[in-house]
Amino acid sequence: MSGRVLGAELGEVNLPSGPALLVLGPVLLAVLGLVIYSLVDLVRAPQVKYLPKLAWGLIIVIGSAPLGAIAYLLFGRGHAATPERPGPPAPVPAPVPGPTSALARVAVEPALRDPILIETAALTKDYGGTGLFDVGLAIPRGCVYGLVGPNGSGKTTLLSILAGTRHADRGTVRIALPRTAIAVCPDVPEFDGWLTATEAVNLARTMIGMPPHGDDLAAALHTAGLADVADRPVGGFSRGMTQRLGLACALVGDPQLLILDEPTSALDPAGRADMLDLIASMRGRRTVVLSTHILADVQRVADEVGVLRAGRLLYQGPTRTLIDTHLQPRWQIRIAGDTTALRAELGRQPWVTAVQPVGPDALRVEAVSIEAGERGIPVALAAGRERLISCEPVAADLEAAFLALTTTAKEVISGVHS
Ligand SMILES: Nc1ncnc2c1ncn2[C@@H]1O[C@H](COP(=O)(O)OP(=O)(O)OP(=O)(O)O)[C@@H](O)[C@H]1O
Repeated sequence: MSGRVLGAELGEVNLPSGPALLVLGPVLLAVLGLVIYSLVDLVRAPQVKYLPKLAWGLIIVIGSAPLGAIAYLLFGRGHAATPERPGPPAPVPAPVPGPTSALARVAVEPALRDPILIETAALTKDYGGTGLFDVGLAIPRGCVYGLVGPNGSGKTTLLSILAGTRHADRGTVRIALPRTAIAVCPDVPEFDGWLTATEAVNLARTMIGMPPHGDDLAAALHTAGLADVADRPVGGFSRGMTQRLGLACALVGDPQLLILDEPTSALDPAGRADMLDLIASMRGRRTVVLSTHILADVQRVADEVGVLRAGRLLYQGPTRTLIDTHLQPRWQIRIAGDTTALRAELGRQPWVTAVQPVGPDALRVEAVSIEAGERGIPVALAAGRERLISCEPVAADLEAAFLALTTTAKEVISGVHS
């Protein structure tokens, strides 16, 4: 068949050309698409309605396009109604890390019976060489936990991450409490000066979603030692009073976890003692995590301690264990009578590094090691036939233990919660 003849035949069936083709082209394409779509759907459908699949196929293909396809889509498509058996429950999707997955994820959850309230793993905040590095905390529920360390060791950074006010770069934080049960008090809280103390605490109360003017408002002010100045504008408060006001604000919601950054830093000695008594009284009822550089405070109130140096956790565990671990080889010996002969005897011993009187009937003896002292002292007493009244090891205080730890430790030393 020549090209001319083909052209003549096409002309005879009057196929559209020119502008008409431009209009009809998309329509033809749409019809073709509908037919193809219907056929694909028919093939993939597990079941169709009213007719067998083959019959629907013929209708789609042979039925005057696109009516066959439309008829299938309207009537044949879809499963025949068959009773369904209930399947197994849909699995609960695992939580998908959000866009901050590179950052530490702070999970605050109500696992109320978990004995460890706060747990962190590999917590890191790198400001560029300083900050916090690979910190793994384990804070038991109901304890008073003291976070200590030299200036710049990362205490505030760590507390801020626990409080949720700062993001870590890496690591995880798990707090087994609802977020609403956590209260935070910065070292120097700031208030609008025109508010009275009552108004400031009331504001804190409403900010955590509690109705204003509850009974606990006056109680919180009283507990913080501010009952007498409840109606005074806080602009005139001293730093110590402002710190107490911060505590009152933190207490209004009756939190189960109280995070306190340097809670005694602005208080005078009497105020400090009050604050420490208050913190100690919370033991068992709530968990208190406090940071401080006053080691005597920690020794006084904290059952557990975490020691930071240059962003790394050198020790965590019972305060007592830390002190006992750094027990110095030193004893105080009391005898009946004069100590001169015993002092001379001890002074001759190669294991004794120092011996000095501490009163008319007592000596303080330092040895090269605990074992050397424990073996040598009874021998020296026996040699002089002394009548022993008492012989007690002189415990290190937290300050001595802290200094020993922070100047010598290279690795993390854990107490019971490693
Ligand atoms: N926003 C910041 N940007 C850069 N470096 C910071 C930032 N915050 C803290 N640092 C640095 O990180 C280190 C830890 O600071 P952080 O305030 O956590 O320590 P700290 O133990 O609370 O100190 P201090 O006892 O003096 O309050 C310090 O070297 C500090 O300079």
